[in-house]
Amino acid sequence: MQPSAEVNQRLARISAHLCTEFPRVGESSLTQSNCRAKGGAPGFKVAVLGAAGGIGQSLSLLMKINPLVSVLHLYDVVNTPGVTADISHMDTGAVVRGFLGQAQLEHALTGMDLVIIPAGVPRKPGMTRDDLFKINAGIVRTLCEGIAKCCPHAIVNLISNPVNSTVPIAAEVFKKAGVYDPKRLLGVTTLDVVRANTFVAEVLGVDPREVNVPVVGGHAGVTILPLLSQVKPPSSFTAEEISYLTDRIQNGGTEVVEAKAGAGSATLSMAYAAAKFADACLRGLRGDAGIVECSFVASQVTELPFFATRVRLGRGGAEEIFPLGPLNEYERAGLEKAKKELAGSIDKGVSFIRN
Ligand SMILES: NC(=O)c1ccc[n+]([C@@H]2O[C@H](COP(=O)([O-])OP(=O)(O)OC[C@H]3O[C@@H](n4cnc5c(N)ncnc54)[C@H](O)[C@@H]3O)[C@@H](O)[C@H]2O)c1
Ligand SMILES: O=C(O)C[C@H](O)C(=O)O
Repeated sequence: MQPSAEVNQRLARISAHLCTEFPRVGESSLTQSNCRAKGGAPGFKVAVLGAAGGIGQSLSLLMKINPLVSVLHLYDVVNTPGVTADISHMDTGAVVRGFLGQAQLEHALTGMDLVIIPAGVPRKPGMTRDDLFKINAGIVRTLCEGIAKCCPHAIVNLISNPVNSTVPIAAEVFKKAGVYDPKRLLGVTTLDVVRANTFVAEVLGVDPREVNVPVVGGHAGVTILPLLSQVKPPSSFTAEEISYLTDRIQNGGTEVVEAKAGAGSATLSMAYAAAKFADACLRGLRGDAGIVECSFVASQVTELPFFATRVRLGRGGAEEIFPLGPLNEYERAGLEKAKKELAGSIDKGVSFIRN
């Protein structure tokens, strides 16, 4: 039975109120609402791709309360109507719009300043992040093709694992489309820093907010390289503490995967970390000075084409990439191991698009 014109009008009014872009009853094709960013403070337009997932929902909530965000687009292949309706009731400045399914990807991306990607499958116990490559590589490719077409100048924060391969995949997609700007593609490794700060603070018996640990390399196992010799404030550790901390930081993700026992990987701490990193990117876009975070980016710090180090975020993205600084013997050995594994993961990502 076809719905009455009255029913469709009512749904259109609700849809405009929620600023969502879902099909009306009886409509097979999807229409774009012309909803205005009413009352929204001036700010940046941010899209979350994978917004209905474990990370996506909490991250969307955190972006909704970020005063730098004026428009928030929530995209997923499932469940965005509910998540969007829910988040849109929060009385903060950002106007929220939802987008459901591949047919609405382009609407979700058009005009965005920052695109955050937590789309893809998470690990279960016994899996490595590389085991996710088969599924997540294709998801990241499709989403990045959309970005290349609809918002080629956006800053991209890539969370989907394996980050050591998905960032090279994204770079190749953007190169193929002729829109690659290495400064604008950032792999999110903030959770490694967040964990390192927490675990180091526990050992030192201080507030984690006072600690800053640079974590370089990549985002998987031995490629996660905490530089404990460069902790701020300057601190010294015993050999046992260094070994314990390095192991715990490198295996923090697995610790959560095992504790969740099949129900996924880190979502809440990751949403916090992603929101922290996104906020830093937005402050950089605004032109704030001295915004420095670790990120997995195109880099000449080592012989590898991508590497995570401290970067300075500015209007153009990762505007300056800082060198590793002085490493001790333990860290130099860790760096060699990290580079060996990283090289294979980067090649795998590049070959996925080139071959
Ligand atoms: N970089 C990091 O530090 C870090 C930390 C934690 C998790 N992760 C990774 O983030 C990813 C997501 O984790 P999660 O726990 O949120 O998983 P999840 O399964 O809870 O959510 C993933 C979401 O992605 C959506 N999705 C799947 N295919 C999509 C597509 N083609 N387009 C848009 N959305 C799509 C799903 O519908 C789902 O809602 C995983 O790959 C995980 O390994 C990375
Ligand atoms: O460990 C995982 O699979 C998810 C994420 O990369 C993490 O570090 O928590």
